[in-house]
Amino acid sequence: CVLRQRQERSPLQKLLDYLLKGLEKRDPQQFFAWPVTDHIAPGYSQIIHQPMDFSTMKQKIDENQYSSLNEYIEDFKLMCNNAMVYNHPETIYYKAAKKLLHVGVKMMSPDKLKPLHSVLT
Ligand SMILES: COc1ccc(OC)c(-c2cc(C(C)=O)n3cccnc23)c1
Repeated sequence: CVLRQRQERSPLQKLLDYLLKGLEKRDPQQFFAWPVTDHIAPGYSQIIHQPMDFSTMKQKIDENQYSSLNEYIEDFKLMCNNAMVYNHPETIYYKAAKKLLHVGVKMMSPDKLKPLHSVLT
């Protein structure tokens, strides 16, 4: 068998890995760690047509599917927005998503990332 060369991680992949770890820490109950199933959330797949979760984002990083930080941020916002569409505002999931979204957007704001500018260009 041909040994799978360990693929070289690009600077962007390393940055996205680093940011993902920071975001996952803000989800201690792991509500966003795995895809939401219809089993735990009745009717989910009929309401949410573009599901997203941290494990899928991790896979996309490893498969080099993100060509920019903005594409990655879009998936993060999609994940949080899905939870705020499916769940009612008084649920723990809606509240967790709202909080995570604010923390994440702040964490990945331009001024926060400026010091890493060399990696992004
Ligand atoms: C109660 O423990 C868990 C464990 C994993 C979950 O999603 C991966 C969820 C979960 C995560 C969500 C979301 C993110 O909408 N959700 C919605 C309704 C019912 N459960 C969930 C809950």
